[in-house]
Amino acid sequence: MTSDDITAGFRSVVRIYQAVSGEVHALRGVDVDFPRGSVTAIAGPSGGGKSTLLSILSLRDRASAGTVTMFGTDVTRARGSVLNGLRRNGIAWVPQRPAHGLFPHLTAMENLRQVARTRGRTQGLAPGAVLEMLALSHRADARPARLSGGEQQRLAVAAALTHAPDLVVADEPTAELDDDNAGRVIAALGEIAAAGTTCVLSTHDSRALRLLPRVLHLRHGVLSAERSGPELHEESGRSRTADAVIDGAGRLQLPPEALQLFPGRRARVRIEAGWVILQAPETVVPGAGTMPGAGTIRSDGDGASAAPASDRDQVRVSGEVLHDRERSDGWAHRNIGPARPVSGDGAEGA
Ligand SMILES: Nc1ncnc2c1ncn2[C@@H]1O[C@H](COP(=O)(O)OP(=O)(O)OP(=O)(O)O)[C@@H](O)[C@H]1O
Repeated sequence: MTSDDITAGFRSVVRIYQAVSGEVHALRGVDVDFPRGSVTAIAGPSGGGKSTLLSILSLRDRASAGTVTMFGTDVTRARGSVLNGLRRNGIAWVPQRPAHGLFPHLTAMENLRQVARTRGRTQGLAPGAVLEMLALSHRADARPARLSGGEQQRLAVAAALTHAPDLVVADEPTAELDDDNAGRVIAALGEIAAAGTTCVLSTHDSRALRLLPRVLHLRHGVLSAERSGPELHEESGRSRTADAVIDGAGRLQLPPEALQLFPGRRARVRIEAGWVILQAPETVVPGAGTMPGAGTIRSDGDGASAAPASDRDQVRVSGEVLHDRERSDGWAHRNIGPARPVSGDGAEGA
């Protein structure tokens, strides 16, 4: 992938706020690329740093340290006038409270025309087409105050999509919407992304998370996991794949469901045949012999659980059998990682 293919890149990005109570480290070394024409959701708990990341990405805020590259140019210390120019022409921002991004004295259609004039572009979707796509044509002549909360939110998204900006950054754009309209917004983002616009949104919305192709999890200011494509749909099945993000310093933050397997917050790291295997240290339980420490999971082809396994433990990783062994104590260990269990007879588990 060349730098032309990357709309925005973060390298070791840190954001520290100075609060009355002291420093708040909202981003603690984020490394991420947003490829041109991709749609990315930023998920994670409240306070994890999503809005902070979006603010820096939309050039409304600056990193305290690290490097931000936008359209192939390092903008980390660029002058305000340069950032304003990039924002005005190429970056569309959808705020969490949609009314903040709309002109209250203009109708819905006039709002979009005003955005189109400011953006100075003619390619991509014209105002009428965007209103239709978001089921707002019948409200074209209404001012924002006359629109419902959901209509205002769709109008804010419509403004962002008008005439193909290079980058759309949206804070919770489906929060106020019913299922049909949330689906319309997601579909519209997909459509402009297919035409080359890069879209990044923060969301807690499970509907959006299910539908979007790439999801990054941000927790305590650190990107903890990344999921993409069909892996999203494995979540409801027995296995769940999460690509963890390794930051520039080599740190990896486990997704919450993996982290809970390590309550002692200690892991044994083994490197074997090109794979990194994490196990919690074994603990001795009186009367029960050796038991897996937290974080070791049995594999019996029937999903993962911390229960005794009677037969052999066989784990296939990307088509390779990594372990195939029996344990005399009836406990089997499975690697935490991108592993898929196979059943005892070697048939792959679903
Ligand atoms: N202007 C600020 N001054 C001081 N601290 C701030 C400021 N803005 C955000 N923070 C703190 O930075 C951390 C990250 O906040 P941020 O708003 O980015 O999280 P978030 O994931 O978007 O949360 P939410 O989902 O609730 O919107 C939080 O601890 C927050 O309290």
